[in-house]
Amino acid sequence: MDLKSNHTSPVLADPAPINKSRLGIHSSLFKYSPSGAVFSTGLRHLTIPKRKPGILDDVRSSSWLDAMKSSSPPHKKKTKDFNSEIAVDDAFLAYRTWMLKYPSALASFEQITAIAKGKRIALFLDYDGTLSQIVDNPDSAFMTSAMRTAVRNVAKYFPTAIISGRSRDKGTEVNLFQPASAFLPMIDEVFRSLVDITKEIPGAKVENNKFCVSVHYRNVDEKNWEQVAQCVQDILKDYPRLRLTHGRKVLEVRPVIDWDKGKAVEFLLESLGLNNCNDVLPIYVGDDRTDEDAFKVLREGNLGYGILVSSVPKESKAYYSLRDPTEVMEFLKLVVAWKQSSAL
Ligand SMILES: O=P(O)(O)OC[C@H]1O[C@H](O[C@H]2O[C@H](CO)[C@@H](O)[C@H](O)[C@H]2O)[C@H](O)[C@@H](O)[C@@H]1O
Repeated sequence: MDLKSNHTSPVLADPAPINKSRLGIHSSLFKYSPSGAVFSTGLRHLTIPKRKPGILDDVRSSSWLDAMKSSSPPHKKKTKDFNSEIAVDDAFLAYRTWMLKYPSALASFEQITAIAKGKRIALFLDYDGTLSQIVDNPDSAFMTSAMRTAVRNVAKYFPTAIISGRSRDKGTEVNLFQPASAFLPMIDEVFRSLVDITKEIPGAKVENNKFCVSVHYRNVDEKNWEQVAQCVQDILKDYPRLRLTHGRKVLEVRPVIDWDKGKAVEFLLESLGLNNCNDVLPIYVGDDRTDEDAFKVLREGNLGYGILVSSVPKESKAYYSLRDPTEVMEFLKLVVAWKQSSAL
């Protein structure tokens, strides 16, 4: 099912493109010759040394575990006793206080549209945790049909792109800027090695996102998180041209290249002829650490606004907040309604 849009709605990834069939997003073809992109050719032949995972000292003494523990809000628990009710009240207050710094994009909608008046909004949307709820199995992270309709509608009125770390189905006809294509064999090799060395860790799941390997520990008992981290660290030691990033209960191994979601936004704005225009207002909605690069580009370039999707207080380069994908959908609907009413 394709989204029909009057605008070009390219799907770009971070750096891997997303799974088209999962999203049902229109894929627009466009060409781009990067001038400043860092490419690497002539990869040496790399083999994974067969060795046992090392001792855990590296991981324990690093900040890996801290980052892993703070990588995603805990699941909501039903509260019954008095103490937990107090804790819930505290959490509520903390969130309300945090919202003074990151006001709700719904409550601030009039302010946003006042700024957008006379401008063209360009929408950039993250996928997991933004358009789809976070779920235990990454293969089951679908948009609801209501969200799909909301995204389709918004793409009718505004240039709209989904920027995701997910990979895209093979065989899809698409012409994308792929700054990490030289890393494909290496990533594939690392994927296979990580599958192999994590296979004994119950709940660990390794996902091949083509340009990045995601090692999920959402379903791993916390007592085994060190083991997951150690596996990833062992692999990284052998691949100096790969680096680690943290996401929501996921460790991601990706190429060391000058490419992130901020660069993706810049690239898309330029490709769509929307850069250097005073009458364009880019809005980026995302929930994860990788989205911070995009928030930063918009904030520091004074270009537009980031909206952080979070149900817990988090430091961010975004300007506004939305609590969860349901609020994201409300926001998308409001933007469409505003556009329709201003066209009357
Ligand atoms: O850039 P995104 O679209 O936000 O993709 C980032 C990663 O999202 C997926 O993992 C996250 O969502 C899963 C499904 O809800 C969840 O189980 C997992 O814990 C989250 O980290 C995806 O599976 C990864 O490959 C993406 O890199």
